[in-house]
Amino acid sequence: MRASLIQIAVDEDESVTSRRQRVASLVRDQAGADLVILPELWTTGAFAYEDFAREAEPLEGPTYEVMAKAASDAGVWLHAGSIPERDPEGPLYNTSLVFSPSGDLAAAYRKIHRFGFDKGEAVMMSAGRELVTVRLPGTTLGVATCYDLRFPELFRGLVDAGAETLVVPAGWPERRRSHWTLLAQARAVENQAFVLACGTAGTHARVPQAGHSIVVDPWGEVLAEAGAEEQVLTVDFDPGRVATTRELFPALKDRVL
Ligand SMILES: NC(=O)CCC(=O)C(=O)O
Repeated sequence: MRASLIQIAVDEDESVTSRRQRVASLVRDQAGADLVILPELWTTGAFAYEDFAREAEPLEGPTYEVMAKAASDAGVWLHAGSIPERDPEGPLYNTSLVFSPSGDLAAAYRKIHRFGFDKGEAVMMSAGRELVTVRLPGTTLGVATCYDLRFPELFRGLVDAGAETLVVPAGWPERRRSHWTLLAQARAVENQAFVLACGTAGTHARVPQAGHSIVVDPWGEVLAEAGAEEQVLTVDFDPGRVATTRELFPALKDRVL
């Protein structure tokens, strides 16, 4: 299976509309991959809290339309990262969209753990409640978003629901980059699953982004890692390694709680 993680630079000198078109073109360039992954809140930037309400869109809004078409043009499964979604009843959610190669919406995931403690996303967005998995030919994706990476119980829930490839779009800041890498490897090792974690580059709201998107195998080895700048990280991996790792080192079977 070939995955391309598009580590988008989210800077304030580019409008949301231009970035949407530019990213659609990058997705189309990935024709031939099986799965393409974008980061969290790449239209606004994950730390541009003041822009969330202004740029919020309905689920089937402009980003949905452009990304559905990009997925079908490229013929790829597309985890289109997340958007600030405005629910018809008013609240905002940090919502990830997954499209099939025909451009149909396969899943939407509303981020469960919101970042910011008593400010920012934690007060501006509502919390999702449901775990989401997506069946692809050859593997089952479990989806989580950025700060979710700090909550192992969410990932265990995804594994219990059949996930073998854990996909984590993020807007992770440079100042906590060591946590990003460590947590991605920890989630892979403890769940004996692939972790494909796609971050942003650039600087928005005065927060330099870590980049360093990373792909980790079920043994915790790093298969590929990006640098700090905008980059497409392409990796070939064998989803069958999840079953063999779980069979040869059956730690998941020893769970007590
Ligand atoms: N957008 C986020 O969820 C940021 C998370 C973060 O900065 C951290 O967990 O550290």
